[in-house]
Amino acid sequence: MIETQNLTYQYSKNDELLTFPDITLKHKDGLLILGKSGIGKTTLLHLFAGLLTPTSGSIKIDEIQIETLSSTKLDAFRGSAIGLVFQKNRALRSLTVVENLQARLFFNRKPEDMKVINDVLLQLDLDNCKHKKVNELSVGQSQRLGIAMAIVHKPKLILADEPTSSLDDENCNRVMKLLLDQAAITHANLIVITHDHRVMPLFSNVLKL
Ligand SMILES: Nc1ncnc2c1ncn2[C@@H]1O[C@H](COP(=O)(O)OP(=O)(O)OP(=O)(O)O)[C@@H](O)[C@H]1O
Repeated sequence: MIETQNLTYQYSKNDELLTFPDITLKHKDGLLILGKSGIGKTTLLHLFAGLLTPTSGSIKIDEIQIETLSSTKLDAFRGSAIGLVFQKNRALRSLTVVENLQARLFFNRKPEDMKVINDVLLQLDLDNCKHKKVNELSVGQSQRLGIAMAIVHKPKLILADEPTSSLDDENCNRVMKLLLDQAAITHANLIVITHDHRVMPLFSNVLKL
């Protein structure tokens, strides 16, 4: 269960106060957040991820008020409960695909279980390139690695920031299907922010900021 109340954020005193509507998501619910450029979509995603602390208001994820956690506890919570998908993956270029997934589990303080890693590689069609370095991957493989890195530790909440905006229709559908499938497999909530209207029909729950 995810719940926000009276959430606001201000980058600094002279900046506009960004205000967000209250959001409630039940277990496994998905949410698509749309809105024009500059309205605060990425800010909201970063608040959910605990990368920013609200100026006021609260965010509850599975009964934990994340804005009350110390930075050490917040790091641990983020490492275990949150998966972030960016437009471009944040993989370490000097490592292979499989080494990146091992590193992700290590940094998220999860056991480096090769069965878990191999299952994710198979689900995302990356098993045939698992020993390739990141800079040897195709664009599609690289995108799938970004998703693999976000879900390998089985987070309760997957957050995706503009995962499709630079993709053609075929790859847009493919990436969204992978995200929705992975959320279903791991029983996670999936929150996608975008200004890509092609994604709208895939979500029953749409919030326009
Ligand atoms: N680090 C920052 N310091 C100050 N202001 C910021 C910072 N990051 C974003 N902002 C401002 O906060 C507002 C919301 O930005 P945000 O990136 O959340 O919007 P967005 O809806 O994701 O936009 P886009 O669709 O263009 O990515 C904008 O006015 C932006 O200029």
